[in-house]
Amino acid sequence: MQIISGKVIVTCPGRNFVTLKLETDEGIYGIGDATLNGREQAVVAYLQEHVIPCLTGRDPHQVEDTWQYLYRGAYWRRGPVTMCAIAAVDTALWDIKAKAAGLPLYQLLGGRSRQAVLVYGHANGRDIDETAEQVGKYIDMGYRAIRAQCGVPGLASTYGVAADKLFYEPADADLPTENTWSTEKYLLHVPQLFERLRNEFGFGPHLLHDAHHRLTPIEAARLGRDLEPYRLFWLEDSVACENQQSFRLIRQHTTTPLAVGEVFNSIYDCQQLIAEQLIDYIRTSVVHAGGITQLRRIASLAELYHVRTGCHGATDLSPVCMGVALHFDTWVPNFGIQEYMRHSEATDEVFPHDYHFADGYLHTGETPGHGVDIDEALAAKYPYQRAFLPVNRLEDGTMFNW
Ligand SMILES: O=C(O)C(=O)C[C@H](O)[C@H](O)CO
Ligand SMILES: [Mg+2]
Repeated sequence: MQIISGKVIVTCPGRNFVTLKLETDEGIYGIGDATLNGREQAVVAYLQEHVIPCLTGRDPHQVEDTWQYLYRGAYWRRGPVTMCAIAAVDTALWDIKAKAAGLPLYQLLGGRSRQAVLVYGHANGRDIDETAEQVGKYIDMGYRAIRAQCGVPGLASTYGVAADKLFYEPADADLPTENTWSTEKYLLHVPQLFERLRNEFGFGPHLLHDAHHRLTPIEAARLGRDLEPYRLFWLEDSVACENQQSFRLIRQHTTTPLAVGEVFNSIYDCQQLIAEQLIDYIRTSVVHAGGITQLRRIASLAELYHVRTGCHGATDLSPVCMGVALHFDTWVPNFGIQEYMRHSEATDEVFPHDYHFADGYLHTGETPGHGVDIDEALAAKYPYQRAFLPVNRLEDGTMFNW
């Protein structure tokens, strides 16, 4: 079998998605997600100019060799743009291989390790009352694990609090929206939210929280400690982790489980955190971390150190990425949880898929390949619209992390 063509499809059914489609001389095709939120066109150019021309004539079954060819062959290794492009190729090749074998992808990875994939949904509200109401709705929908984010008194807006409760979409403007942030106000408020949630809903549902890279190590340590009575499933991205030694300090002070990794794109970003057992969950995703080929290496490294997976699954990761993640989750021995932010109806129509939600779990389909397709005619009806993630400033105007 040979790859005969590759095309990049950009579509915006409410938000932008970049999809790679690779076709073979035997009529089988594979698709992969290449969406990098707010920087989509950089990956499009990388694929069109620097990747697709090298793929024509290659054997699609040589997934590992192609991964190494693109990773080592660029000379300039790693980085989100490169690794999203490699991920898209890798995903499309795994799709082709599984379709050619007539098997759902998880069978090629090693087969089923569990019946279904535990997921967490996103409850949020402008204040504690509204957030508690939303958590109740998620419990009613069958969720067993819920991330709770809440507006902070004195701040006009904050990460994770949406106008539309079910479909949160932060990349919302033609130029970056500016938000204002105060760590002091946030740190006082969050423990009150989780006290209320535990009082109202007990300790049955798993509760999670995302600090979205905004704390210093000692602030993160304090928050972790303040949240200990409420037994969180995890505290995510407490610090921006370019300096991974930060996690040593947090770890010394709290037993709240720590999750990190949605912005990582290489196994080397994870290495120290895993090998020093500084985290409990690794959140690298198929699309941002170089595809299944690298993600499973990360998971295998993590397994040695009792670190479990918790793949990123926000709406900017397309249904293609979600479908592949579910095959990975169905197989991976050290599975923890999968993030599941619902895509809009329009997005689900552009990307027909065979996974479904029931009783707090996502269920992987049995279609050969990864089970997600793209309706190109429908995709063409939604042209690209530039959209940026917000930026954040402190109350005195200092530029900060969003
Ligand atoms: O889903 C999460 O945990 C996020 O932090 C979502 C990110 O803000 C989003 O994917 C950025 O594009
Ligand atoms: Mg996050």
